[in-house]
Amino acid sequence: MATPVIGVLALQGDVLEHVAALAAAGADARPVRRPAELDAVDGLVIPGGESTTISKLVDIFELREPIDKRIAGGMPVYGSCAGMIMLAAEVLDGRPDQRGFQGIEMTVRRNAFGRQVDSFEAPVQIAGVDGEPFHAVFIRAPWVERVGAGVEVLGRVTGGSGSRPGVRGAEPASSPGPTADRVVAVRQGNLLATSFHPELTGDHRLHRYFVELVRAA
Ligand SMILES: NC(=O)CC[C@H](N)C(=O)O
Repeated sequence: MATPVIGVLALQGDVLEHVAALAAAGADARPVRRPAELDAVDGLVIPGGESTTISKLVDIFELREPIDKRIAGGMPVYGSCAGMIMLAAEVLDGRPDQRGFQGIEMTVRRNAFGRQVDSFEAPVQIAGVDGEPFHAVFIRAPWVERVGAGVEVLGRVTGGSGSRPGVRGAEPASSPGPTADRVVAVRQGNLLATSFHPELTGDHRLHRYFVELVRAA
């Protein structure tokens, strides 16, 4: 495959930022909103935004079955933030009617780090990506509370006294506490997900990682 064609699910959220980052990372990048457009791509990015809204629009735009099928067929997908939620097998603190593609055997907690005002930035080292840690931006981000056997943890954000990951007021009883490390990047086969938004910082290493994943698939 010379230049992989990668779509960005263009229903809501940070669509154009991902298109630009994918183009900078060497892909033929384009928004995808119709089933026929999905047929033409080798890989898909599900952007950050609002997973409950994306879930509704996926049905309105008749993309649920086509995306489920492509995922079952091995199409690489990268989900960022709301996109991570859309890829999770199980969602805690979601809306009862929200439904994702359930491709990654993991449980994510929606809005786990707190509200919009609790947004924060922190360094995150990603396994398989060389160089310095990412300057990771978290906006009403989920974290990963459980991963299945087939899931590779690629990155964690470290809490610690005084750092933003510890600001959450109400820790879930099941979680290890406010200063624990949180899983924020995972991969299962051709599915990749991060709690943070690499498309916002001009660091294209994660998009390059995904472009290579699509090339290899
Ligand atoms: N920046 C984001 O993508 C936030 C995700 C949002 N909290 C959701 O539930 O989908």
